[in-house]
Amino acid sequence: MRHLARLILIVFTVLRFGLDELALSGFRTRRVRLLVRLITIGRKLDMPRGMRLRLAFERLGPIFVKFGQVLSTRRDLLPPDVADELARLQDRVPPFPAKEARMLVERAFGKPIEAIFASFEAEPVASASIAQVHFATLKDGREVAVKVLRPGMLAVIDDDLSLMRTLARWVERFSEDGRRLKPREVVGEFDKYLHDELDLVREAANAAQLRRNMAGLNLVLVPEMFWDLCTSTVIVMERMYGVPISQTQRLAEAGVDIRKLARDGVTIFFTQVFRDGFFHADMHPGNIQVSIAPATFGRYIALDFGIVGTLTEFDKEYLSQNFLAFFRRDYKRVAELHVESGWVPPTTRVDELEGAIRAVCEPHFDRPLKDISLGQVLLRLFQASRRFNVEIQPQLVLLQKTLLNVEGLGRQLDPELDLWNTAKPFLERWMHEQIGWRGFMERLKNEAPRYVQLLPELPRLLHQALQPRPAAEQRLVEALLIEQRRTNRLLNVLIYVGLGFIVGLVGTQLVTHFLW
Ligand SMILES: Nc1ncnc2c1ncn2[C@@H]1O[C@H](COP(=O)(O)OP(=O)(O)OP(=O)(O)O)[C@@H](O)[C@H]1O
Repeated sequence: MRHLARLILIVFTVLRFGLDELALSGFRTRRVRLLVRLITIGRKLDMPRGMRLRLAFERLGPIFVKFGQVLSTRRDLLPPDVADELARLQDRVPPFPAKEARMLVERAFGKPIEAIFASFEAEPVASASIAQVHFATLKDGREVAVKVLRPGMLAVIDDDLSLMRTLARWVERFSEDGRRLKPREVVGEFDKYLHDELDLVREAANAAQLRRNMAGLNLVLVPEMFWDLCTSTVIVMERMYGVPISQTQRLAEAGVDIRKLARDGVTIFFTQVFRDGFFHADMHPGNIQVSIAPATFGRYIALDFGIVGTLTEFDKEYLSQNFLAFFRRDYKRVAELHVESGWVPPTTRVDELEGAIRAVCEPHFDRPLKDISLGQVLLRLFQASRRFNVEIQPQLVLLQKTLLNVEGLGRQLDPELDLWNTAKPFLERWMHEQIGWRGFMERLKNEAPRYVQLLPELPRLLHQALQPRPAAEQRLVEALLIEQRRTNRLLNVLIYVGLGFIVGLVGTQLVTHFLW
């Protein structure tokens, strides 16, 4: 019944906000179309479609709000006006009571809160749909931030997800337009994303990895996780002190070099992408602060590690080669790369793909190189590739979205930021390291432990190779030999019979010739 009531509410909201027109305009079933007309008599749809979708998601609650936020990143699927509107979704929700937060912490650690913390602030710093954050002090005096998962989330999420799957199936079955949006694939991705976010240990582990990766760069601070106090529902980390990046005025007054800050942001991002293949993918301004403490003055502070992207060597190579070819306006190379990497079917005509890529990329060169948005270029490449049956990899979509965020942030800090010149050395260095002597040595170094392991085993492996074959294999070989001998015998008989026949024939001919 609960399920049914929620489903009715969802369908009602979809119709009230006119979303049936957005995704279901291609309804094939006349009866359904008629029913929708009847139910929606008298509704006014004077707001733009994107705004209607955003309001509907807000009405349906936090899980749908999150869904809208994730959907807004799929600019390769959505029209720009809808994606822009969805990106405005805020998932600030009223906090759950401090008493409940304390209880959840006590349940997670199995002891009273006083046994863990010297103090625990009742008022949360922030409260979002998945979790809320409280400041606290440990017994040894260290200041910490405690992130607590909102109670009962798993049940709500699983219910809403199963309804979303049902809706997605309906959309796919009844609407041609809707099918193009790949609703089931999108809900599937969202399901994975939400379940990842619900496990706070994953977030803590992401933070620890990023902290290690960024340690030598001296440009960004990542809070240390207190592993003894990290569970899947509560994590405790070092409390950071910084000024939100959006408060540029305050930062400038404190003496921070804003233009350097903009360049550093790009450097950090490209290091994460092209050196580590592991990047913070939730770079909205709320998650970024800047330190003004003397020891770490001007460094970024990264928060919230629920979403990270990972790239394989293959992805990195694809990206850097494509970017470099793009900036040389070598569209043929871009097209060839797509075919070589197996991204488009091997039967694709390179010249056709080249033409499509040229059409989407060339307009970007209308402006100075420094103003070109790499995020936009990547998006256009995805859009061009889609027409050639390319399935865009989710990690690349995540990267493209983060790239847009980083560029947006950089330009906000410094409208003159030359993104290409900041990014180019990274791509070139990466290519050089991959292709050159250093790349070879690096790969050899990576493989060396495996060789070291294999070498002592070599005599045994050789001996094994020279040993008589195991019984089963031996039997198979014998059976094959018997079969071969049988075939040989048969062949022999056939040859003899054939020869006999020929000899007989020739003999008969000779006898006939001489006797007659
Ligand atoms: N280690 C920390 N030190 C200081 N403040 C923190 C720390 N972690 C989180 N905060 C504060 O709590 C806020 C929310 O944290 P976080 O983004 O991790 O939570 P969230 O529930 O994932 O929120 P959202 O989904 O909106 O990003 C941050 O914007 C910051 O103000």
